[in-house]
Amino acid sequence: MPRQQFRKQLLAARQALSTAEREAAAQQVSDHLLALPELQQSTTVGSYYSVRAELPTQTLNQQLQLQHRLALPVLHPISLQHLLFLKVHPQTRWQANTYNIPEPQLRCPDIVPLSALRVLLVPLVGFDAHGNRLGMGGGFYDRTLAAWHQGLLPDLQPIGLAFDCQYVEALPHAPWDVPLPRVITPAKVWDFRG
Ligand SMILES: Nc1nc2c(c(=O)[nH]1)N(C=O)[C@@H](CNc1ccc(C(=O)N[C@@H](CCC(=O)O)C(=O)O)cc1)CN2
Ligand SMILES: Nc1ncnc2c1ncn2[C@@H]1O[C@H](COP(=O)(O)OP(=O)(O)OP(=O)(O)O)[C@@H](O)[C@H]1O
Repeated sequence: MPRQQFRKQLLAARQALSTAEREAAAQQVSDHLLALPELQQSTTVGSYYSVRAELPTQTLNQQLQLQHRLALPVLHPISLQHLLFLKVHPQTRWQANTYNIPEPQLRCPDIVPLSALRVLLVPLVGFDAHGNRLGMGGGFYDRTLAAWHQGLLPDLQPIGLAFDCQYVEALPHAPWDVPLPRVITPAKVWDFRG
């Protein structure tokens, strides 16, 4: 089955969840995440601002902002299809990007380099038994994770967040796809590291 077909099917699966199911899933995923050793001391976490039928991150992000340091993605204004991560603080001003996703207003002092992030929470549409990831199709996270994949960001821990219905046994993958080392769903913490 081609990527686009998987994307359509997996997007439909999560859209079929009720608000209550979504909220319960978010709570379970958040509990798994906050119990990881990486989160036991104050650290810098890159997350995403959930929209539409994505695994909700609002409550989790509030907690991360209070107990850790929270950074969220901003579409790079010059380097197309790349992301910047910006620190979120009480004075953060918000604006909607071209996909209608809220993002912190771009202020240079708020930029957090990827090398300063310990954990990066990655949104996804689907994942498979090898950690292969299907996203929204912009290639944003493949580009973001390329340097990590090459071993240039040894301190960064990417972690996908998903509903259980986003799992499929095998996804088609392209040369630029960066498989995730871990994915957290309500049912379990998937660890794909050898
Ligand atoms: N919450 C969240 N933030 C994120 C992502 C994400 O998946 N979720 N991204 C992950 O990469 C980046 C944004 N990438 C995105 C790429 C496509 C679409 C999207 O809705 N595409 C529509 C077509 C829109 C259009 O082309 O104008 C679609 O596929 O139907 C959304 C976000 C950065 N921020
Ligand atoms: N590291 C890269 N270098 C160059 N091009 C890339 C890279 N990663 C992805 N691309 C391009 O981005 C496009 C979208 O990739 P893909 O369909 O894998 O996105 P995705 O992982 O589903 O989306 P996202 O990461 O934004 O959630 C591809 O057509 C590919 O050409």
